[in-house]
Amino acid sequence: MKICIALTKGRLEEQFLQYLNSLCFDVEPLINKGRKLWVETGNLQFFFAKGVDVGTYVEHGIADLGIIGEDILLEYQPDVFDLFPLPFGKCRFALAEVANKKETMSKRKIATKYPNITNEYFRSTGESVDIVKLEGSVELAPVLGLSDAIVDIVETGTTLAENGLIIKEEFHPLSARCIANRSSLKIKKASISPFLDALQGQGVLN
Ligand SMILES: Nc1ncnc2c1ncn2[C@@H]1O[C@H](COP(=O)(O)OP(=O)(O)OP(=O)(O)O)[C@@H](O)[C@H]1O
Ligand SMILES: O=P(O)(O)OC[C@H]1O[C@H](OP(=O)(O)OP(=O)(O)O)[C@H](O)[C@@H]1O
Repeated sequence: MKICIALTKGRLEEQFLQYLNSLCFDVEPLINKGRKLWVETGNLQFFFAKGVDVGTYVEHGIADLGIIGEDILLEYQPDVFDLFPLPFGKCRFALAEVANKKETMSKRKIATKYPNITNEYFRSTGESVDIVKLEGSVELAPVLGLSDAIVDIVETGTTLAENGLIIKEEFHPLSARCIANRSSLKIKKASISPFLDALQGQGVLN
């Protein structure tokens, strides 16, 4: 039986292919796909989508499995099985602001791509804030005066440092995750299990 796997395009796609390669899986057809968004190799069908859409495709059963950032899972909470972490895409959430920022008594504005996570974080601290949703380059917001601080993912800290921002708080370590459609896991168990075992380093791919 064929297995359909949704991959997050971009950074996670590269890291996932490196990981598959390290498991001796032939990644050539995936690397040489050109602009194609869909590749079939053996009994595996892969397609490439934005992270949030990977969750949607897996939830709706179009893909049996998905490779997705934990940040996206936490923010959008698709109705899928969250199976296990993968050893890449490692980062964490951070609250950051401009270095030497003066304390203010007024309600802070926080810019982020992750309004739900930010909301939850500030609910836990008890501080009431206004959240400004951005789609990327979030580090610009406090520098340009759109917000007082940001909540974003941080890996090396280079982007923050090079834009004059400092970390005030770090929370929730993150990595890429393997997710599955709830019914695929039951109906296609025999086909899916060897692939999942291999991804966890407990078997051989192909
Ligand atoms: N600096 C980083 N270090 C580690 N993992 C990261 C980093 N940035 C992003 N990620 C992970 O990779 C996933 C995809 O990020 P990527 O930057 O490729 O796409 P994106 O943020 O959706 O941007 P785009 O709009 O360009 O597709 C994120 O959801 C996150 O899980
Ligand atoms: O700590 P670092 O190693 O510098 O990595 C963190 C940066 O990586 C991500 O950005 P991305 O490249 O995905 O661009 P984006 O801001 O458009 O999401 C994230 O949003 C940070 O900006």
